[in-house]
Parts: sequence; structure tokens; C-alpha cells
Amino acid sequence: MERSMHQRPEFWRVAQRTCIIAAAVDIAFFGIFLYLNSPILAWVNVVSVVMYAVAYYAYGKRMNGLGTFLVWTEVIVHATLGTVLIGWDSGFHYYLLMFIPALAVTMRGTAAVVALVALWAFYLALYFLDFWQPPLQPIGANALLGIHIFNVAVVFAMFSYLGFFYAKSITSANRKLNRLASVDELTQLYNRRQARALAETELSRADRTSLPVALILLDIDHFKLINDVYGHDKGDHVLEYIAKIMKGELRQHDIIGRWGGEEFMILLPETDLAHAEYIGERLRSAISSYAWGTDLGHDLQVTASIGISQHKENETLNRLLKRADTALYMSKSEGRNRVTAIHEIPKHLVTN
Ligand SMILES: Nc1nc2c(ncn2[C@@H]2O[C@H](COP(=O)(O)OP(=O)(O)OP(=O)(O)O)[C@@H](O)[C@H]2O)c(=O)[nH]1
Repeated sequence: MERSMHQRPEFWRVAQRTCIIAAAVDIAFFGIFLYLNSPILAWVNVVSVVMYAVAYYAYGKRMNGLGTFLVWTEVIVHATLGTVLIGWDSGFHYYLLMFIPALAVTMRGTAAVVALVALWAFYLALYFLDFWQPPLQPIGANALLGIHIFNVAVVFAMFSYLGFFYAKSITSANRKLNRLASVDELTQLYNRRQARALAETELSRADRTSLPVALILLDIDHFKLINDVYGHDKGDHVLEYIAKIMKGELRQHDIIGRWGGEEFMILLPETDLAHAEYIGERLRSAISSYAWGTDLGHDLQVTASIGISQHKENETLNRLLKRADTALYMSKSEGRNRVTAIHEIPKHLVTN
């Protein structure tokens, strides 16, 4: 069995809603068959409505196996009785085709193939039964045509509903996957891969528009010590909250990414070095002045070191990062909890 599909609540909500549609169709048939003077088929529909009502209740109580058993039994018995009593031309056999997409998503491998072949054999058996055994309770040609058209319409509507449901599920699953692939779970900031991709796009835009772009690297000071003294959970909390502080201090279109464990990358479009330095100072001050309470009865002092560089025309992201990284190194080596913004890497720090 495809377990993930079975565990998805929206799949079962669709199954449950299908019970309402099917019961409504059967209530309509109850009236139609009474009118056509076919009491057996009329009462078959009453039994069907009861089965769908129980299946609806079962799905609501998460007894999905029972719900599915009732629905499938109803469809098979109803299709068989409809064909045997008023003939193949009634179109009740079309409902069996609904099993194809249902089986395809709920079964796998050999079991799915066996079930589909059995369905196909059953479908053909009903067809040939109609040759061998004429309808037991034939109805007039016009009534038969009307029922045929009605059944075709219902099956069309059900397939359309299923089709749209699957399309919607795929879109929402893709959206979730994209989010998982691009967002850091702890901080809800872009992960390194996505931040890099967005930053590269922003740099090529800046090359076209000649507008300034600045890059900030922010690294929490002595983070290992925070983990060691206050615990990993406290460390996680600090990371989460620093992400919140950054989101609060920055603009909507600034790109904020978790670059590594306790390091963040921020790309500031339409921002020059002086302005970025001002923003960096604002971030540094917001982090160091926040009251980081602890279980140990005293406040924790959290600070961050910041390095900033400004993009030069046609420069790659790696070169821009290299300058910001050097600036960050300077902040760390000059005592931490400070902001360094550089236009060029100082000669004594040039490594290549
Ligand atoms: N709680 C927590 N810790 C993390 C996470 N990712 C990385 N770390 C820790 O971050 C610490 C980083 O330590 P270092 O690279 O030595 O840096 P530091 O202690 O901040 O020192 P400086 O950067 O030099 O100020 C390591 O102990 C990692 O285990 C995380 O997601 N959660």
C-alpha cells in the first residue's frame, strides 16, 4: 500500500465527500426507479444510501479501511445488479471505472496489477453476462437511454472532481517541497543554496541597473560557549530569535539567509556601503541590547560580529563574499561585537 497517500487527511476528506455525492445520486435513483416501477432497484438504492452514510461516518472517525470497504462493495454490487436487472445499456458498469484511479494511488506493484486485471476481468464478465442473460427487469428504451446519460454525467463529474483533486495535491506537494528545499527549518530564513541563488540574481540585476548592492556577513560571537554553558536548546533559541530580530530590522526585499551554523548572509539591494554600515550597526546593537533571559537567573550576553562589502560592477558573488568575510574576520580579531565595512581587502590580509 502507498502509505503516504493513505496517511494524507485530504485524501480521506475527498473520499468522505464522494460518499455525499454518491448518496445524493442514489436518492435520485430511488425516485427514478420507483417512477419506472422497478421496486427492487429502488430499494437497492436505499441500501446504497445507508452504506454511504455508514462509510461517511467511518471516514469521519478515521476508520478508513471500513469506509473504503463499504464504498467498494456498494459500487461492485450496484454495478452488477444494475447490469443484471436492466442491462449493460444502463451504464451502471461505468462506476467500476472509478476503481482505476483509486487503485492506482492506493496500491503498488504486483497487488495493483492483480487488482486492475481482476477489475478488467470482472468488467468483461458483466459485459458478456448481458449477452448470455437478458435483463431480468427490462425498462423502456427511452428510460434506459435517460439512465445511461445520467450515469455518464455522474461518472464524468466524479472523474473531474478526482482529476482536480490530484492536480491540487500535486501543486501543494510541490510547493511544500520547494519550501523545504529553500528554507532553513530552524530560523525560517533562506538556506545557503537559496540565499546564494537569490543573491546571484540580485547582483546581475544590479549590473544592469548600476544600483549599489551591499552584502553583510553576521556571525554570533562565542556561540560554542552559549551551547556549552546554556545548552543546545538555548543555542537554537538564540539562532531563532536573531533571525526574528533581523527580519524586524530589515526591509521586505532584503535577502536574509542562514549561511552556516551561526553565520548569516544578508544582501541589501539598492544600498551602498555607508548605509549598509548603518544597518549593520543597527543589527549589532539590537542583538547586544536584547535581554536574553536564562534559567540560571542571570541574563545572557549575546553579541555578533559583522563584516560588510559593496558590490563592484560585474563582480562575482564569491569575490563580494570574500571581502565581507575579510571584514568579518577583522571584526572578530579586533574584539568582536563590532561592524567592519571595507571597500578593499587590506594588503596584509590579501590571500590570493
Ligand atoms: N544550538 C545550535 N548550535 C549550532 C547550530 N549550528 C552550529 N552550532 C554550533 O555553533 C558553534 C560554532 O562554534 P565556533 O565556530 O567555534 O564559533 P564561535 O564559538 O561562535 O566563536 P567565534 O565565531 O570565533 O566568536 C559550534 O559549537 C556548533 O556546534 C545549531 O543549529 N544549533
